[in-house]
Amino acid sequence: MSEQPGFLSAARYGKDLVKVCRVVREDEKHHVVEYVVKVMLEGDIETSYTKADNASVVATDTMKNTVNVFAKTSRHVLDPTLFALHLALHFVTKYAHIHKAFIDVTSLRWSRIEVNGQPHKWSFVRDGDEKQTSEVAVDATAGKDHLKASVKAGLKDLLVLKTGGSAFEKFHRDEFTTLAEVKDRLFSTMVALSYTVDLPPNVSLSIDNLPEIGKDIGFTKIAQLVRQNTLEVFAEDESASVQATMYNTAQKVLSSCPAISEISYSYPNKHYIPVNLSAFGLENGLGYEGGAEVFHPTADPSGLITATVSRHR
Ligand SMILES: O=c1[nH]c(=O)c2[nH]c(=O)[nH]c2[nH]1
Repeated sequence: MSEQPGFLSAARYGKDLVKVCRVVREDEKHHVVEYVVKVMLEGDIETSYTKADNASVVATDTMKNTVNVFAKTSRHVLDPTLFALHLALHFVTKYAHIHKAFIDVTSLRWSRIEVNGQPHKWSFVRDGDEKQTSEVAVDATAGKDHLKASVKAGLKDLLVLKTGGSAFEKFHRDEFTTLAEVKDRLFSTMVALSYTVDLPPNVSLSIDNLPEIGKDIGFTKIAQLVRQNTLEVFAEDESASVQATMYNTAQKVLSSCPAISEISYSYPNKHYIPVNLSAFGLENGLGYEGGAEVFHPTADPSGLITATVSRHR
């Protein structure tokens, strides 16, 4: 064969969009999770690309089956981050030639329906598009006894709006600027955030130690706290800009969650434009003071503000 012009410089493969729902029945009280799982593997798999040799290929169908089997057998199935960690540890320990596993779990929202003020034992409602996200990477390149993991959790598609406590003033102006300063505007965004969780340094990473790791970290508790902090700062902050509110939010999370070493936010600025009603003799707060009551919600373009805030070492 003639010399090829290129070489394989990266290779990773897996199964995406593995959808699975698990019910755990605790007598009459049921728990349910619905996940969308992505499995990606790296390792000694070059020849499957370069020599058409499938011997090293753990079929993506096998990965899908593994997710389903683990949904049944894993004691961590109700915690999406621990479940992801369990799967990642499985793939790198089960297969000698697989050195890295990347598991993403997106968790769909099923909240208990309240009946007479009480959460129902087995009935749930999809109360919003919000999803929890977990992204776990396990690296076994230093050996199967020296596993390293990176664990990120977060949420996305959480839609929020505030109708007071948001200004945007004193921004840079030049010949391209038309935007007026405003003391009072609507602020709406679709929250996406992702934070890095430091695993306990004194517990070695293994499937057997997952219960201890889970107990030590409390992923569910952290997820609730991050969500609550994010909503509270959004509500309470006297916002000078999306940027400033985002930064304040991240600082609040870092101070309330010691296990988080870094947090990233993405806030699209979903603009609501005050409608000019002057043709109808109606005033609608178009000036600096704001106070508009009728807005046009614009789909596009939207601002997009992102930031990562990392804990001082
Ligand atoms: O909070 C904001 N940040 C910006 O960077 C920006 N740019 C803009 O046009 N409006 C806003 N609002």
